[in-house]
Amino acid sequence: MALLSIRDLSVKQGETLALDGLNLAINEGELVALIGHNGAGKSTLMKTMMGLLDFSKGEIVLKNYNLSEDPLNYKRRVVYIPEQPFLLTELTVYQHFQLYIDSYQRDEQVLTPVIEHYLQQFEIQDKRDAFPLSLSKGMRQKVQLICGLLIDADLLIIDEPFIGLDVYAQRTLVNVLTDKKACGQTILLTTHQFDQLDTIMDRYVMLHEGKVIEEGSDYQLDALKRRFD
Ligand SMILES: Nc1ncnc2c1ncn2[C@@H]1O[C@H](COP(=O)(O)OP(=O)(O)OP(=O)(O)O)[C@@H](O)[C@H]1O
Repeated sequence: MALLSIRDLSVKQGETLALDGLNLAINEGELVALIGHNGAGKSTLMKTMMGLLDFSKGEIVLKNYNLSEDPLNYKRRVVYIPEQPFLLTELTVYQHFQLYIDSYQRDEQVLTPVIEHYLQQFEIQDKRDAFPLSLSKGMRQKVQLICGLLIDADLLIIDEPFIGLDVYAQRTLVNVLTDKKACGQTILLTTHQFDQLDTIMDRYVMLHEGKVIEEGSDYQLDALKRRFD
């Protein structure tokens, strides 16, 4: 049985039918890249999976938890890292980590060394007491990433993880995702940067006008890259 099943999902964004009867299944431990041209429906799908957008038709089920029927149990098993960092001006970097840990009911003591590890890895160890307004765009992106990476949820969803990161941070993130995958983490991400995915992706799913139009393995990635060039 798939870890996540999405069946016949339709979502409107304003007057646009952004998702149109979409079906998708993701197995435990898979890293799936959601791809497609601008406006294909990738972000809409991710936001809907997090319960941030209503859907008019279909269902989303993670394990046995149906998003519509049991949103609390569903949502505490999913972590979403948005493309645009969403940080609170009144909280320091470290307080964001504490807020995340608290909201997912994890143990801060257990995660303290993990926070330190990520602060070092992403080279923002001197920013722990800084407020978001004093951070660069890339630094804010790193803070948002660390918040999500701290939580070992059943499903990690990342919207455009590489945008805004320098090459070192991009490489660090690929290493972190590789480690997480080796530990059995299931990951769904969107990207336009296929080169980053060569070593970590199991499968791509291509959206077009709110539908899945193609799926393939990492072996087919080269042909795909040529089509997108
Ligand atoms: N807030 C909104 N109001 C109205 N229409 C929207 C809104 N957000 C998205 N849409 C429309 O929904 C469709 C899907 O957009 P979505 O942002 O999901 O695409 P995407 O695949 O994530 O694109 P990109 O690669 O540019 O991020 C598009 O036709 C878009 O114009």
